[in-house]
Amino acid sequence: MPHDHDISPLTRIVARLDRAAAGEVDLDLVPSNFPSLDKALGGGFRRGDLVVLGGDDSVGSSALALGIALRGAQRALLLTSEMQPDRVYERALATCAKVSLENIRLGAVTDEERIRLATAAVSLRDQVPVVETFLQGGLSNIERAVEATPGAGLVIVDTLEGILHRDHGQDEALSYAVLALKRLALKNHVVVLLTTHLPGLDRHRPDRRPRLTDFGLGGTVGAQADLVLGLYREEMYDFDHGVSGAAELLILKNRDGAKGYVDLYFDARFGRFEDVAE
Ligand SMILES: Nc1ncnc2c1ncn2[C@@H]1O[C@H](COP(=O)(O)OP(=O)(O)OP(=O)(O)O)[C@@H](O)[C@H]1O
Repeated sequence: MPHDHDISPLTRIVARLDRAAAGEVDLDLVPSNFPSLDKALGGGFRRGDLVVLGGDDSVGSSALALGIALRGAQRALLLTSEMQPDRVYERALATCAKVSLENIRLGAVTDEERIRLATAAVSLRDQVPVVETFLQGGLSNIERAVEATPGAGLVIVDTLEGILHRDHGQDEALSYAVLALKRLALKNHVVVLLTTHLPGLDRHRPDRRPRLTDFGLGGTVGAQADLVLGLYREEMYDFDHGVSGAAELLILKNRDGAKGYVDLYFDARFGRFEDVAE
């Protein structure tokens, strides 16, 4: 049987289909392991893709990105401008053990919670992402960190605004950062999941679900990203009618497939997203 590098690119695609039919893992895919999302994406994210995840402030973009990293079969690299690594690890434990972050910080956990935390710490040992903090202007830090972590299939960059503020007149530099991250995904054959705020979101419009135009930057995100996801939680705006915990992940752009949405549930006590279909 010939090795993949001995055959033409077209034959390689057919061979990949044969392997998928035989139940083998597709190494080009990086599943989110949120079943509804993976189903909508034809199996998961694809290596070489830039995925942009945006939502209103505090909607839970960082929490969802962390949730994807923690569910993943392979170790992820999480680059954050917002927190020290230990804060991310605390969140990871809170999310997985279903223990309140506040209680962990206060050291006020019950014996039962202590056991759950210890169990989560062991079960996450091989899954917890490599976490590094990057500073403003840190595009080169990001590139270095990715090159220094060759095993990571998923690289989370949290947030775009951590690379550069969205100050007036910065659009060109921010657009360049988005383009550079797309190149990074291609060059290193990884998925880059970039979180961002939505400068164009009008909180007074009747439907605050994110739209592609809310990402700003003159359409750069829509043009460069392979997949654009918008996170929406109605309860943030409509306390009386918003169903508690209900979250929608909108597929606003999908280079390889259909647009649509998946239903998620957000448990704010633990910063934990669940797939409603599970
Ligand atoms: N492990 C956790 N336990 C409790 N609350 C959490 C946890 N993780 C996140 N949260 C809370 O969930 C909300 C969403 O947090 P997250 O950091 O994901 O927001 P975000 O969308 O990335 O927003 P921003 O970038 O504006 O901070 C916040 O109110 C945060 O305090």
